[in-house]
Amino acid sequence: MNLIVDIGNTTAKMAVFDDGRIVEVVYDSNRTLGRLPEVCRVYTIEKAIVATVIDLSREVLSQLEGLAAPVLWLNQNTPLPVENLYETPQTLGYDRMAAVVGANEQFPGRDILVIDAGTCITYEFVDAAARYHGGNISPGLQMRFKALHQFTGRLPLVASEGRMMSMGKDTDTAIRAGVLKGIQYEISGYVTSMKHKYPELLVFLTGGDDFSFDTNLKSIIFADRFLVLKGLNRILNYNNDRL
Ligand SMILES: Nc1ncnc2c1ncn2[C@@H]1O[C@H](COP(=O)(O)OP(=O)(O)O)[C@@H](O)[C@H]1O
Ligand SMILES: CC(C)(COP(=O)(O)O)[C@@H](O)C(=O)NCCC(=O)O
Ligand SMILES: [K+]
Repeated sequence: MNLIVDIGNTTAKMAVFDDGRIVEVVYDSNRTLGRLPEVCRVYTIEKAIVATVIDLSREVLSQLEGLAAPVLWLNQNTPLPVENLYETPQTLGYDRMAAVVGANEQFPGRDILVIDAGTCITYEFVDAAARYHGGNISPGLQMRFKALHQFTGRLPLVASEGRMMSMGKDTDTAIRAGVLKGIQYEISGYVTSMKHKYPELLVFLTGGDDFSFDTNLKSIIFADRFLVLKGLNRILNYNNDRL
């Protein structure tokens, strides 16, 4: 079985794949990866891939170095099944590339916009010839609530759950609507403008935060919470003979 480790700015995700099929997904702290030994006890891990967008703590490093199976550390030198046209591969967050690789695997030969709503919201474009052109980085849901609180004198830290309306009627609903509608309009804007340019465009939405969309958008958006994990599994298998 394959062990996939995706370490983001908010959470770490671990997945066990058996021949392309997800057997289990575990959410863990990106500072300790404390559940890794339990995963390795339950499953026979033959090889692993690690993708991280943060500098790993000593604890996480020792957890990963303790793995008995060979580990592929995803970086700018790792061969990929998608052409990388990003001009700074050395600074690219490889969670972004993994999401693209996952989307391209499911829909090869298609132009795809991949949206990953996590700590940040990232927008990636991969074309029908499996070329990753790059994309944009935008503040994520919690980051927007925290920023409004942290960089103003009086705004409270508002939770995403709670009374919601399209135009706020009090401070809480004003902030909640500003953040949630802002993200919804941002995503709709990207989809509409990209669809105009690429009429056959497909859209994937992944990441820990999910949003509701109006119906016509919903019909062209594929939601796949495990897109990055699937992409990392594909990259691991793609590099099988290099391990
Ligand atoms: N168990 C969880 N712990 C932390 N955040 C969570 C959890 N479940 C959902 N979320 C939401 O998802 C976001 C983290 O999503 P994720 O895509 O895992 O982030 P990243 O990959 O940036 O670490 C957080 O901003 C939070 O709103
Ligand atoms: C943009 C990101 C912070 C997203 O990470 P996440 O929200 O998944 O924690 C990450 O992909 C990253 O650190 N990128 C480096 C800069 C770049 O991709 O150009
Ligand atoms: K992510």
